[in-house]
Amino acid sequence: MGIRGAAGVRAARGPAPHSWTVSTAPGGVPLLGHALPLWRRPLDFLASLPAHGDLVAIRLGPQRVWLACDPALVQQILMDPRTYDKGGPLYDTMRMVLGNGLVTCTQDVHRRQRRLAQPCFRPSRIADYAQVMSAEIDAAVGKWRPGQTLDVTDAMMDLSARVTTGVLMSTSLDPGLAAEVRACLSTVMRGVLLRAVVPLGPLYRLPTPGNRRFDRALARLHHIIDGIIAERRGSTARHGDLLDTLLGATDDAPGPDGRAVPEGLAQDCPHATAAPTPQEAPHDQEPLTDQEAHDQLMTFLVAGIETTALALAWTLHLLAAHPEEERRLHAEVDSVLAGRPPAPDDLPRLGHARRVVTEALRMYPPGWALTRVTTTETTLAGHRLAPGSTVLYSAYVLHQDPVAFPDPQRFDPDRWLPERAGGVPGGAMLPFAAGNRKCIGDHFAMTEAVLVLAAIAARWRLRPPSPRTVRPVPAAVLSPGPLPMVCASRRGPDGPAPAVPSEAP
Ligand code: HEM
Repeated sequence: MGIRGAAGVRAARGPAPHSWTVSTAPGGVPLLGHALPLWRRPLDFLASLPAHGDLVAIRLGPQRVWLACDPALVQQILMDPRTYDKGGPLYDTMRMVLGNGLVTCTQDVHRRQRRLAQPCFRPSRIADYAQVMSAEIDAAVGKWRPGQTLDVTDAMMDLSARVTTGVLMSTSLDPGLAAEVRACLSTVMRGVLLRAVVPLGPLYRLPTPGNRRFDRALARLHHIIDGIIAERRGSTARHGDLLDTLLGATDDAPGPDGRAVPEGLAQDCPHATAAPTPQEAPHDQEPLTDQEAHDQLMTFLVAGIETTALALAWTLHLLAAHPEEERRLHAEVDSVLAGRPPAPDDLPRLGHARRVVTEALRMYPPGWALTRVTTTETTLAGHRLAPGSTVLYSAYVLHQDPVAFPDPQRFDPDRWLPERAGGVPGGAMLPFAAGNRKCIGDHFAMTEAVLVLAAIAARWRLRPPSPRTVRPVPAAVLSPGPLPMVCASRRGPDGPAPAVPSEAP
């Protein structure tokens, strides 16, 4: 049974906590358990599981991983980060390779890290970054030529890398160094995934060409970041970028307990104002060390570039497949921009563009499956979990629930019109997660994505050269794989001129 059936099962059971069902996924085989379907077709396999219960055990060899299928259980996990902490092979590998930054750190040091990083993501700072974003986007999209075939996935990776490095480190990266950072990051990100999925331990220390390439790229990245931090520490010049804010981060917004409450935490998470643990308290007023700044910068590069790029690649794929939605986007963009590149001030009037990106994030959330590990004995869906149990949730699976999202396979940006979005149950839409580990870069990402989409829509119509089926490739992030598309200009002879400027809706 597919997801459609799953919702039927859930609706029939009703929401009362005593009616939770806990089961084991069907089809396991001796020794391997469910490893084969999970490896070969993870999305279909996970999407089939809500039909079997609210909490479903998946066997991977001798181990069990628990998939939380019901949004209320996922909320319980995300809102209790002390019981359900970061852990498991992906986080452990990332921590080993990239350092102990915000994405990978465990709960004992998270609060301090988040407090120190949060000023970098204040709305006022994002508004400043949007200026840098607009300039980078205009330069990149302006270089495309009519008739040119682009791999849209690659083009979005390149653009997102330019925007993110520009906002993070501005003038410290000349174009050559920025290109080197992008190339190193791509090698490192592929290597991290390989090491998490195929944990061969010491074999990764052998001097094979692949291992040497990975080691060189990682060492170079660390060296470049160290150099930039050292240069900033030794200078009094201000660049107005994220690194300036990070190095000068201070706690200046006291919360109800007299301690600063990071933006985005208080509304989401009951633990946001919890008393500090003894490990957290003594360090709270100290600024970031160079090592911490280094780890944070690496984290923002790794967490920010690929996720936003793939969200945009999916958006462009969906628009090419839905010309009516594309026409509506063009109408909005022509009306708001009248042929000029988008600027940060245009954002409030690009509501449809934002809904298009949001709907792409629903259908293809880059962070499609995330894990937590229990730190203590606990109960989930009435089932006892021992300390060290791995729980998994999939935004991809949640976002396909037909109860929360009628006709879930349909690309329907109007779901996010205010009058309809209010009907989406809490916890059903989680592209940026929730609770105190919610994405710190959500506004950053949405600002970037809407500016990129508007800049492209103002000038270009993108179409695949021939019809083909695009299937999601579930790696660390959910990718459409290569997306060749031909650029047709919307200005000049092969496309309509922008509409006469009019009042935006
Ligand atoms: C569309 C783009 C993005 C998506 C879909 C996305 C998604 C997510 C998700 C699902 C998480 C939770 C991860 C977990 O629980 O392990 C997360 C965390 C995080 N993201 Fe993003 N992200 C995006 C863009 C960005 C950007 C642009 C940045 C920074 C420049 C960023 C920085 C982070 C950081 C630092 C965390 C860890 C937060 C914490 O634990 O306190 N993300 N993101």
